Amino acid sequence: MTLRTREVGWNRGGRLVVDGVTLEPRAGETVGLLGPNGSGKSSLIKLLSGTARPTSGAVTLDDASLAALSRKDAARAIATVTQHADTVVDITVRDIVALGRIPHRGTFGGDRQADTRAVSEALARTGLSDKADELWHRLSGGERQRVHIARALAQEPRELLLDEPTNHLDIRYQLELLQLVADLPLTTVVALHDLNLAAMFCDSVLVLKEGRAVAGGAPADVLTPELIAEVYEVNATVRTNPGTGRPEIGFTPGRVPSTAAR
Ligand SMILES: Nc1ncnc2c1ncn2[C@@H]1O[C@H](COP(=O)(O)OP(=O)(O)OP(=O)(O)O)[C@@H](O)[C@H]1O
Repeated sequence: MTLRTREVGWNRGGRLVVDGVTLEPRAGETVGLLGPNGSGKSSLIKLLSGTARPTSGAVTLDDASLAALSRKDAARAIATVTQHADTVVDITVRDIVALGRIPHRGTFGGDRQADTRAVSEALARTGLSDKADELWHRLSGGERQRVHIARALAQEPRELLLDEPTNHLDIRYQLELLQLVADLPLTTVVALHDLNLAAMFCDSVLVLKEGRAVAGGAPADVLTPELIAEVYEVNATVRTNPGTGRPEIGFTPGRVPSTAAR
């Protein structure tokens, strides 16, 4: 059992930006959320994280409505890294990562040793142990992105929601970060623009178009040239990468109108 949506919809500013989406990840799997700009990926992540309430359908955690959980209980189970996460200046990396421990604090503080251990582990997993005492505003964009991931890991959640976590990362860190995410024993939903990264690291993908789920399943089954043409209106070729056994997508210039527009 895990975090799920059933026929979930969100009317945002008078428009249905998420329209009847069902997402049922298996425990521990990494699900890629794909789709063009404005297709509803971030909106669906907001619904899954509980920061927004659906106007129809349900978001559930272990079959109970997410809306019925306290903020603290939800925060113990679900960690989110959003696209525009930013933080005040003059604070160290370690202090930011320690913010992930807040949901674990009780009225009389919490387990200090567990906090220290969780923060150290999160820093090590994201390759930031050497940067722990540096100031946030001195970090590069990519390092900041990793600090946000470390904060989410320090939270020790069961469910991890990531909105474009590879933004600002160079190719080495893109690969390392998604490998790290794929190896975590957490159920992860990750919004991605890069179809090759999704194909390489996700157990399954859900493709959104105009708020609706148009395809879902294993990357090799879903990421076909036809689907990519239909959803992104581009020419793609797909082959199997001999090294990974995963689909590898190439593109040729020129736009393909979707069948809906033809
Ligand atoms: N604050 C808002 N109020 C009303 N509508 C919004 C708001 N933010 C986004 N939208 C609309 O919701 C729709 C879905 O946006 P969303 O950000 O979820 O898509 P996305 O797939 O994450 O896009 P991108 O890939 O560009 O990040 C878009 O049409 C967008 O214009």
